[in-house]
Amino acid sequence: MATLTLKSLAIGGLKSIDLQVAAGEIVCLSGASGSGKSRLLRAIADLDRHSGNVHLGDTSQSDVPGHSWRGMVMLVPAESAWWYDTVGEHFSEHPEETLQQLGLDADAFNWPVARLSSGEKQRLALARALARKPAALLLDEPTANLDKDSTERVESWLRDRIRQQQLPTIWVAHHEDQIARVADRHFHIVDNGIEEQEMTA
Ligand SMILES: Nc1ncnc2c1ncn2[C@@H]1O[C@H](COP(=O)(O)OP(=O)(O)OP(=O)(O)O)[C@@H](O)[C@H]1O
Repeated sequence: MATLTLKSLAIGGLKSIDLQVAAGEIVCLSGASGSGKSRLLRAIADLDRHSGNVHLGDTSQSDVPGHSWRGMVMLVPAESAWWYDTVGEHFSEHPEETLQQLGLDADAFNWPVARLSSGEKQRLALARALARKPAALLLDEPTANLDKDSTERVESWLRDRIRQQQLPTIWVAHHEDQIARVADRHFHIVDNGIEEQEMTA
């Protein structure tokens, strides 16, 4: 259970971002297309060169090899990468209950990755990320490819896991209604920084 802290983080047009996300807290991040949301998540995940630092509790990003950091501070990008031919090869055990909770066919574990729809891929990428037991989550538009029912199902599944596992979470979202449903706090990218927004009830 640790806080995720961004200290003077700068990448691309974003200058000196300071932010603390508490254990189990969901911070939504919005901003115009191209304003730098995905790049900011990639910097936090130590995938792109940046200045400033990120801490998870007492652990500094700069003291940990990138792959180990990303095992703890897990990015689920808008488009996930798949390395093996079948879905099941990406999991260490069958996530039967998770598949059901996410509205996926129980047999999806045995499917070739090539047959997945974009919405199935997105839900399986979330299942895969949580199965790896991260300590913090970075979600880049995790419901972008989903219909309304699946969106609400995934929101509720994520919220439960984030609370239970006390994961500090940054969730990139475009829609105000989604932000109102899931966020504890909301920041919007303005000029070269982030500005906290009032939460609507
Ligand atoms: N590796 C890179 N080097 C330089 N510029 C980049 C790099 N990756 C992305 N950009 C640029 O940085 C800007 C921000 O990109 P980013 O993908 O973070 O936007 P975004 O806010 O996530 O947008 P969207 O809502 O459309 O997904 C864009 O102008 C993009 O072209």
